[in-house]
Amino acid sequence: MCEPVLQLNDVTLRRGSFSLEGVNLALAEGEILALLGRTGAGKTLLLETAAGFCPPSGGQVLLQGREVRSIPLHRRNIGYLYQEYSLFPHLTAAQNIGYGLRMRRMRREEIRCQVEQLAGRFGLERVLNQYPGTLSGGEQQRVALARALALRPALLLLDEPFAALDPVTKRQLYGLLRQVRKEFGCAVLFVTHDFAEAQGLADRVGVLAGGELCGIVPAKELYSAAWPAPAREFLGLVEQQKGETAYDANRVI
Ligand SMILES: Nc1ncnc2c1ncn2[C@@H]1O[C@H](COP(=O)(O)OP(=O)(O)OP(=O)(O)O)[C@@H](O)[C@H]1O
Repeated sequence: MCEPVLQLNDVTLRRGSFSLEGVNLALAEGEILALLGRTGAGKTLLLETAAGFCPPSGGQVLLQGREVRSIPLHRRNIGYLYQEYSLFPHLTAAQNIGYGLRMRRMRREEIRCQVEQLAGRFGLERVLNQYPGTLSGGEQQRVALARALALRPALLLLDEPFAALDPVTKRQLYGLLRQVRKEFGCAVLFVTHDFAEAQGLADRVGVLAGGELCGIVPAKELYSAAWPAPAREFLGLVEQQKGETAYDANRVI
């Protein structure tokens, strides 16, 4: 079996009074894993730990078999996407997409060629000379994705990346992301509190609740898996009769 792109072994995160204990997961090349959790469940902390931005309080984070924090930042080969896209406002869409390539001192002609290729893949040809402030939310997010993928990362980390988009644009981006992760051969870990997004985009889904990762299941089993109580509560799965559960769509969580 291939080595996982990302592996978390018994990772513990403690910050102030917050703690997330014993997180174990392995992410294979080309796989999309969603982690669901309510606000404050530790989703962003976990992503930042996976990226090696902050040290875990315990356990091990391995990127392609190596302790992530032992790899210099510019060699980590990770794309990180924030909820607010975080494009450089003073650079055009083309310059944003090519930013990492310029940092790698790639030749200007080669950068132009790669940016055009990516723009074609993400349907951005028309807006390449526009600045982020003039782009729609969906366009900004596609530019951010193209920029993150330009360096051909082994791992893409997404922090609630589609939260601000309308449902149609979201579905288009799910499809696009599912296609490109195979083409680019990268693994994707994303966090969200949107159940539909987790099911619409991911191959597998995990739930962070009660200070732990309650399990990881195939996305289609999100509502049928045998979750422990904190995950059932978060998912709005209410007990009907012994051994039987139902999804309560009206429940406020
Ligand atoms: N440096 C820190 N010091 C103390 N507490 C922290 C620190 N960083 C994060 N926390 C706490 O850790 C908890 C988890 O934060 P995190 O940002 O990971 O949540 P989240 O699941 O991403 O939430 P949201 O969905 O609202 O973005 C929060 O209660 C937060 O206040």
